[in-house]
Amino acid sequence: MGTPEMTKADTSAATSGMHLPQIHEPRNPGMALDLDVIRGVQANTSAIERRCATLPGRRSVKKDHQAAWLLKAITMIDLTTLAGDDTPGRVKRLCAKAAHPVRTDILDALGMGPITTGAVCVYHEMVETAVAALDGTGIPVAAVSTGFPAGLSPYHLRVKEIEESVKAGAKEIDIVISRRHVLAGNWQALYDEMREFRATCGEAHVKAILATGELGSLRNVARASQVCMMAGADFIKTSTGKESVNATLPVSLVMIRAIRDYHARTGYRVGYKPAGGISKAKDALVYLSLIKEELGNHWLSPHLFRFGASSLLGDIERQLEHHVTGHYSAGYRHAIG
Ligand SMILES: O=C[C@H](O)COP(=O)(O)O
Repeated sequence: MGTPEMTKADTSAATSGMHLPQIHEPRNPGMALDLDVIRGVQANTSAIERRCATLPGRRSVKKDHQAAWLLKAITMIDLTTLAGDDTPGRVKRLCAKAAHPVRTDILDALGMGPITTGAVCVYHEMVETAVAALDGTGIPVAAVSTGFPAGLSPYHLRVKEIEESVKAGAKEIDIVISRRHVLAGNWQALYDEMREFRATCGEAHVKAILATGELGSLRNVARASQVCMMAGADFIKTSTGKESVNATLPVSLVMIRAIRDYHARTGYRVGYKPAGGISKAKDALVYLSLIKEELGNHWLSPHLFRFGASSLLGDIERQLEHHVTGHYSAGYRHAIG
């Protein structure tokens, strides 16, 4: 399993904060839309692709260091179920898994205390069930919203949906943007929409899903990232998981660098959530190394980084079990997560 540039010092930095209370980052308040900045945004596709091609095959983290990074990755998963056949029973099982994502004997063997996932992510109809199931765990519920996944329901209903999910107890709202505003270069409309979504969320944190696979170019991804951050997004997120192309490394590099630029200009740290199709432990390690290299260790924390994933946890569990016992368990033993 290969990841670049993760040292022993990084591993201890990664694990040392695992049980500390959530760091309170000042929320990104947003700013006025600055069209000069948006027009100036470029993305050099071939340079981006070259950089990403070097990532997976480089230096590895091994053994205990790898296990520590995988445990860290678990704390940053938004454990997700977004299926038409979701039931309260499935959501309750998912919540139980979020509260106890790794078997105690494996944690004991690794010298770790209890950990949890970063959040549980569901459709609005399942928010109340998830909130009740997670009561007392400290794990927030994230609701996908605003006509997820296409974002094409009537505008007032999209705003209403946010209100309802917040009322039902969601602490995080994953909104989908109107892709057509990006494709038409209508940055003001994208900004206004995002601004209202953010205001409607109130205290709940808002993740802006760009649906990057439908934005046409990396430059559009970079521009949409900037507009959403200017409008006050707490996180920018790649995908719904329902597009034909979801999270990729090139898109991630573009969004991560947009976050870095925004931080340099405003002093505010915006979080990043790659989502859709991330199902292997080795891929998770590559994402973590990309964050570390481009944004620094500060971002390697659930308040600034999440994986949106429905099946990543299962593979991480298998890798941890192998690390501890020397054997791989069958995939069906990790049906949830
Ligand atoms: O936001 C989360 C995604 O919908 C999860 O996608 P996935 O099922 O491919 O892991």
